[in-house]
Amino acid sequence: MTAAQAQKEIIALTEKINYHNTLYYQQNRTEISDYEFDQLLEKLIQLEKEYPQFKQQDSPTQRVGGTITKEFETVYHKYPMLSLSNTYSEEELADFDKRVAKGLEGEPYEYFCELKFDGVSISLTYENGVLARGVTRGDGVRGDNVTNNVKTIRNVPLRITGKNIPPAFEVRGEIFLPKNVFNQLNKEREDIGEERYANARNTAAGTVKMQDSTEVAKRKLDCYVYSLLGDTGSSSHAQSIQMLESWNFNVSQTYKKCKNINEVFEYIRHWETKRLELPLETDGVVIKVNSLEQQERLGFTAKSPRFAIAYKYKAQSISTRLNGVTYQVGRTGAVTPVAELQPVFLAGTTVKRASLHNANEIERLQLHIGDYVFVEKGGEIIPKVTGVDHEKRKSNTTQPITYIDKCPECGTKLIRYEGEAAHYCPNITGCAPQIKGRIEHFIQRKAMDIDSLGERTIDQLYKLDLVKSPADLYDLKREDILKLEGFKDKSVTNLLGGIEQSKNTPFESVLFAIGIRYVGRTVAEKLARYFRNIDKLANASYEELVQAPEVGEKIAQSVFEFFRNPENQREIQRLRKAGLKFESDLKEPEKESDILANKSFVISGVFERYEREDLQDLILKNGGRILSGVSGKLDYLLAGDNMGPSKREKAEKLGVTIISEADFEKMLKGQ
Ligand SMILES: NC(=O)c1ccc[n+]([C@@H]2O[C@H](COP(=O)([O-])OP(=O)(O)OC[C@H]3O[C@@H](n4cnc5c(N)ncnc54)[C@H](O)[C@@H]3O)[C@@H](O)[C@H]2O)c1
Ligand SMILES: [Zn+2]
Repeated sequence: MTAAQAQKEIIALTEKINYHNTLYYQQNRTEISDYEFDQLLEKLIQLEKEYPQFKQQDSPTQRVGGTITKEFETVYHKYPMLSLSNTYSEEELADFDKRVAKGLEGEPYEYFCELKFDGVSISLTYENGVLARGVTRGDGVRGDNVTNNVKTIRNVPLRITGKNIPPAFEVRGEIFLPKNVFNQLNKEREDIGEERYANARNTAAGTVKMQDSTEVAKRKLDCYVYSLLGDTGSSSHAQSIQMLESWNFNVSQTYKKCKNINEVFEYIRHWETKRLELPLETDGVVIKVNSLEQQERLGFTAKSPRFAIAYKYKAQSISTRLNGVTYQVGRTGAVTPVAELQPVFLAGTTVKRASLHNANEIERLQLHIGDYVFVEKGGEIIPKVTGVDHEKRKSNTTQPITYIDKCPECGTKLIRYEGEAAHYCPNITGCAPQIKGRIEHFIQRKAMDIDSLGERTIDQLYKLDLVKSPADLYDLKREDILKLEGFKDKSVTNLLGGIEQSKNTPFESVLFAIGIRYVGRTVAEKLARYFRNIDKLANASYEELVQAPEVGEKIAQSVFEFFRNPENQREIQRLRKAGLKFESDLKEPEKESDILANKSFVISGVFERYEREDLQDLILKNGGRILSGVSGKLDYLLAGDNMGPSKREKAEKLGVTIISEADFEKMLKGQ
């Protein structure tokens, strides 16, 4: 390589890596795998070493990849939050060990191994035993103050008690979404017709930076801590971990002190597949020199400590034959292609099927039936196809995949909505999985909660032509149910009782149950509270809908369309006749005054004396209106603690008056 070529390459790599960093840290998205990313970075590191004169000002090798945002207050870290140098090979790990030995000039040392938890790092500052601040890593020097969001994480102690607690100290840890929580979240999203989230790490990162902490609380984030900083009297990392445990911090019980690098290798091999059984995603092992005094002597580079390194596991991949593609139709009519594979053993289990997501993905991979494909088990439960083993393709035995154009269940021609990757079967009322899916959605715990009905019973009711829509459930007779396999007098009574009982379900649950696209449980509650009964909601114009608290354009459009569909209108009529609740039990806030008439509000942040919902009620009771976002039409932005600076900026720019909780109280009193 000539110098000129090297320069060109360095510039190109810098640009490329910075691009992927921005995607990863700002938008929580990825276009390439971590492995590919790390390879690019490694190449740049090597080139910069050889040609330091071409190193760019904004070189990603010199700094931590993240940034701060404008949505939160910026906080400077007391101790910088650095990255970790990483490797995928045991040889390089052995080199690391040699560097450590050399740096410590032959004196004995030990390692401490932990798993590398794949989430977002957080710095927790405790003052007098009380959690004072939770700050993201940001650019390593400064981060976002996300304390209110951190406080919703149950495993993060808000106050610690015990002996010898230092007056101030900092704890570092990783916030993550446990696998089961992540899967549940995706199930709920699929249920209401939202796209699945791609991976748990990105979702956790997005959640930590949400503006509304009540929403964060619902996401059930978790946190493991792995580092203690400050004047704690500890002399080794192991001792720090012990202290953290004694103060009831959540420490993963997967660590191990290792006497030498060979024990480290053993640890790495031990966890290679075992880690897949853990409740969260991990992507490697972090190896730290145990003695804090030795850590200090080894010191830091601009970007990472010299006393620690991350050994990353390559995602486990295997090649197997693609026997065919089948297609699944979901409740919302969305079609998902599934790869049917020659069964193969991979990382602890036999893999027979893998998700192919959608037609674009099949095209991107250029898949043929009969191909040998690489299957990978990443963090997700469902394995994925990552590519074709082109060397094994024989043109006479493989054939290109033609994506289906008709529904595999009912034969209706599939459609594609603009901007969406999935194909849909539009036959809402005549397509079996859609019908059964709607009933399953209807009876679930968070909806009508009819637990005497299950998937199998629904299937039978459907096949016997007894139930084709939720309203049919309320017409079921004893003699109908007796036709079902395994149903005797007692179980029939049970089932009928459960259906009868469901008539007491409150309006917000009914609203969720009827299955309006994008209306999840939380949105249903908001709508029920704001519109109070189904008629007001059904007759609301699009403009009125977007004005409802926290209803955006997508939801407003979907609700509007739902109620204009004659089929849906008929179904609601029938459910209403059956005696379901279509009116909120919550007392309508009694009109108190007109003091806020013609005034519009947006509520943002956290308040000292009121919950947000109380404030909403107060505004409505006194004749005011609530808008969903800051715009030129808005009169007042009611701002609590931790409102993002960007909202404030926008309001200021548009000339919206910003008021505090106290100002608002004065306003109510007419002062
Ligand atoms: N695919 C992409 O486009 C893309 C883009 C940017 C970054 N990335 C990935 O992110 C990595 C770079 O991210 P990084 O700089 O945050 O480094 P890193 O995530 O590889 O390592 C540092 C982080 O590890 C975490 N960690 C987890 N368990 C730990 C433990 N037990 N002890 C100490 N720390 C622990 C901490 O949060 C720490 O901040 C890259 O290696 C790459 O894999 C991927
Ligand atoms: Zn269909």
